[in-house]
Amino acid sequence: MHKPEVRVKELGKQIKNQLLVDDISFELEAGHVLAVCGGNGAGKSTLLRMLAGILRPTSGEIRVNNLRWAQDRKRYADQIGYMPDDYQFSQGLTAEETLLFWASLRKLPKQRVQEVLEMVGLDKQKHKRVTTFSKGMRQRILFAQAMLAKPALLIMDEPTNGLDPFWMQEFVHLLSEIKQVGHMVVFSTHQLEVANDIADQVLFMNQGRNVGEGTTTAIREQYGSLHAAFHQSLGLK
Ligand SMILES: Nc1ncnc2c1ncn2[C@@H]1O[C@H](COP(=O)(O)OP(=O)(O)OP(=O)(O)O)[C@@H](O)[C@H]1O
Repeated sequence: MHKPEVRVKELGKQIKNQLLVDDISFELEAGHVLAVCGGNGAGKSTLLRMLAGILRPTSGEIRVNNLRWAQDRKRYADQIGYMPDDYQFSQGLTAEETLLFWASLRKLPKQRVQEVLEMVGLDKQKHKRVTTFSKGMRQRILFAQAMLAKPALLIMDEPTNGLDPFWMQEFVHLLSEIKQVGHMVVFSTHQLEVANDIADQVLFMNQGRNVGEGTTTAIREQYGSLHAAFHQSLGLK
């Protein structure tokens, strides 16, 4: 058993008197993928934004490779790649210019932009404006952006929204390569089949809480499928 590199303990986020995330704990080892599954408003994005260090928890603790955001923001942030569920791209910038801008913020070499453009299959469209891109192409740019710095922990909010079947397959393939070199991944999804294809572990959320968790292998053995387990966790037949 490897040592867990991500440790989330009793994490909570309260805004006014609403608990958006309530007492979430999990651990993740190097090279493992966690899918956070749940319906609309379950608290998935809030959890992911806290992991990414862009939203401050009101309780609990997050450690990534033993670094805590509150203690060492710069080193914590250097380990994270974050793909938001939506993004307002700058008008007028091409795909390449957009990625060059993000790379410059992290002081990364230009060559890395070319590598990630090829990784997401947008090399030929790199001179097109991102605002003219389809939803799936914008998702691929956001994925490329998150991978720019080869982060120890890749956090993705609904990464497969808008991907066509070909890119869905490619995405599964890319994530398996990312895993093999020891990166960790936490992603949210409504689509349990995506979790089934990619994840080693799942966390089911409802109303901010953990309503079920485990390795995908153990869940499939116990319930037959992730769908059956998820329905049961919500108290549905
Ligand atoms: N800044 C905020 N202030 C108050 N309530 C918020 C805020 N952000 C989110 N919420 C509420 O917190 C709950 C969880 O939202 P969140 O976006 O984390 O859910 P989600 O699981 O990602 O949903 P979806 O799948 O629809 O994106 C929702 O009820 C939402 O309305």
